[in-house]
Amino acid sequence: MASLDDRISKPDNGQIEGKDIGSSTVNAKAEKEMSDVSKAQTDGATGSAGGSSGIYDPSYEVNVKLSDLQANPNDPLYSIKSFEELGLDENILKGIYQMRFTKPSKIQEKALPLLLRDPPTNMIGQSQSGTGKTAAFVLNMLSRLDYSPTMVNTPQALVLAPSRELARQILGVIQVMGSFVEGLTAGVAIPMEVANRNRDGLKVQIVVGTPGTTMDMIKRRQLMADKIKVLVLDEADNMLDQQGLGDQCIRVKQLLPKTVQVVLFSATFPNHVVEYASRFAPNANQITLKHEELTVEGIKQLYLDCPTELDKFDALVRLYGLMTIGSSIIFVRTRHTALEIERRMNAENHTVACLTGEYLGAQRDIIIDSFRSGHSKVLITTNVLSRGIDVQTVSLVVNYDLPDDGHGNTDPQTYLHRIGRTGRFGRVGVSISLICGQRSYRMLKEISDYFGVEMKSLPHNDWDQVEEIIKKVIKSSRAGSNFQATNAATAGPANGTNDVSMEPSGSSWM
Ligand SMILES: Nc1ncnc2c1ncn2[C@@H]1O[C@H](COP(=O)(O)OP(=O)(O)OP(=O)(O)O)[C@@H](O)[C@H]1O
Repeated sequence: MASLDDRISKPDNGQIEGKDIGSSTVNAKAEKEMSDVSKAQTDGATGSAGGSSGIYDPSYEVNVKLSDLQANPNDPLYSIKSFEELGLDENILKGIYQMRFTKPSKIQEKALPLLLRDPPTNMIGQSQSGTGKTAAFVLNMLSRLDYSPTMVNTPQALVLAPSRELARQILGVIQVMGSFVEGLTAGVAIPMEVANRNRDGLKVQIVVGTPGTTMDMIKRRQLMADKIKVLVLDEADNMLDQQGLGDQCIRVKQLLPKTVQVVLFSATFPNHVVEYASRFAPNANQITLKHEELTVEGIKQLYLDCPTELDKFDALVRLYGLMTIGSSIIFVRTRHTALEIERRMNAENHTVACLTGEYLGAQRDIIIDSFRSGHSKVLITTNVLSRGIDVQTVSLVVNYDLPDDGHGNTDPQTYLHRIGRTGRFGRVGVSISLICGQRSYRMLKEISDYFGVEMKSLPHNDWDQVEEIIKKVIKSSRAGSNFQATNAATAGPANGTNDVSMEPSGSSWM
């Protein structure tokens, strides 16, 4: 059988936007999304079992209480203040309670007072994956809008995100957090959104969009930008770094009032983007982290050394049972590999879903919604979903291919975002990178060195042990010591390549 890499086609950077432009206000579909997000948020917020989808298996309950994590000064979820002390409006606080947030995370506690201060100041904010950056920028927007009746149809805040899935997710958070704010309107500017085709345009107070569609809508005057006072770039390093998206973000910003408050958030701001970000958001307050501080402690990073490419696929087949205990995401480099794995997993009678940039809007929505609801539990995807997607039941992330930057260089940032789809807000999760040959081994070592993180090797020839190790990790508490994976420093790779440095990670923050 030919290896999957023989079939590699065009890399999928996930930023493909359809040509189809439209506009909408909050519609029935968005309202459904809102209730889905609300449910997902509230079901998961306490790490408790429950929910109608059946995926909230009690055995996956978070063993360490969120309150314990939030009381630990070294944890990114730690805060001294309460939400009530952050000066938020009463109706906004009700939205926070609805989401069952009890205490802010560190980024929320630090960023919000700076964001809310008048006159508005720009912000560049960095915090580990899954630590609540969305709420930080959403609460700022909700606090800054003019809700007077004459402004109900006037766009006043704009969020740009790199994928339609993330834009829809952010809209859901806005709708839940703002559900007690009278007169709030919000909508999405994403490709192929049927309701976006209204002649009237998008007449809502908060718009969440992908950069290309948003830019086109502003230019066509389907989206009036003259009263926008807050611009947020979520996953800002990715948005500003990529040639296409970067240009589009700059052009959108040029179409907004000069006084707009620019807010940039991401878990990663690699050096080469920092200066650019500072120009995009001049004189910004900055909350930044060192790259050694970026990994999330609750995510156990494992790797499996596969002697051949074929063994990588066999590993997936063997991991399938573990993947379906919670839900899982398999990341691959190209669309073609994604489709090929889907075909071969189906041939093995394994149910998997596949989402890549080649699918059109409505199809993509169905696939991600099915994954969110727990209807499908294993999702094969490309970097299109590497960032921002928050599905709290994801307990396992598989890097079928390690991420590169498209020019053959290792891409540690994308690795971090990918594994960050698990271990959200204090939960535990496992990432498994499948490596094969010197090159992928070198890539893994670069990633390990970059983050100063411990990665542990799984035995490639004893699947019972692999299963035991992964189950233990998923079920263990973060503070627990029952993590038994073989340390690669002693095990070594199956194909005789050099070992990966396995220094334990530091957990200091800010
Ligand atoms: N203060 C809080 N208390 C409890 N849960 C929270 C709190 N803030 C956020 N959350 C939850 O934490 C999860 C992760 O939040 P969010 O998606 O905003 O993370 P993020 O920092 O943007 O991550 P990423 O870098 O991956 O985009 C969400 O499910 C959110 O509902």
